[in-house]
Amino acid sequence: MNADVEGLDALPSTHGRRRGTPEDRDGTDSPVVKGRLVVAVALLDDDRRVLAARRREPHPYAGMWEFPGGKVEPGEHELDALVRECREELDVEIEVGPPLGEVGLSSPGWVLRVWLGRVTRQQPRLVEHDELRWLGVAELDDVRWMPADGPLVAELRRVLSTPGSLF
Ligand SMILES: Nc1nc2c([nH]c(=O)n2[C@H]2C[C@H](O)[C@@H](COP(=O)(O)OP(=O)(O)OP(=O)(O)O)O2)c(=O)[nH]1
Repeated sequence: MNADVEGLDALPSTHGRRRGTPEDRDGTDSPVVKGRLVVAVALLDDDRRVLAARRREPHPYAGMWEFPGGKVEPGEHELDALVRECREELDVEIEVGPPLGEVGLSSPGWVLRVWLGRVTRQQPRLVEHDELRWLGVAELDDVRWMPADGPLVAELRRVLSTPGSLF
């Protein structure tokens, strides 16, 4: 994790119907050429709680909470990057569900794209973060999210508050 992308300047969230499972990719999952995409996942458990992870670095972000994820590498598919980041950061395997939305980051051209997902193997463990919490919908405001994440958390609140299946 490093500081060369800053959160802020949120764009409207875009919760949609596209499924992000590797078996169900569409044309938007193209390899990233310029490496300006950050992907992350709102991992949900069976009690409709979401996994929040507290950053331990770098200084401006240390102590803030985020959705697990990271930068897509040049030439890498975004969902491959998401799976890779979850392995690296949490030591878990995940299933990716529908998109939650995306926001612009303050570094020009950088975008943070977030999906719903769930853990399919292992319990998340601390590797790169210093704390993990499963938050229910009533607890979403209990942590200090990264500044850019506001619209994504708001959309997540809406999604979790709407009865019915999330995937
Ligand atoms: N994963 C994640 N990143 C976020 C969120 N909100 C937000 O502003 N960001 C920003 C912070 C960073 O500028 C950027 C992610 O970069 P990072 O440094 O964590 O990426 P990385 O894991 O690939 O780290 P590195 O290999 O570059 O060291 O996106 C979020 O909810 N999750």
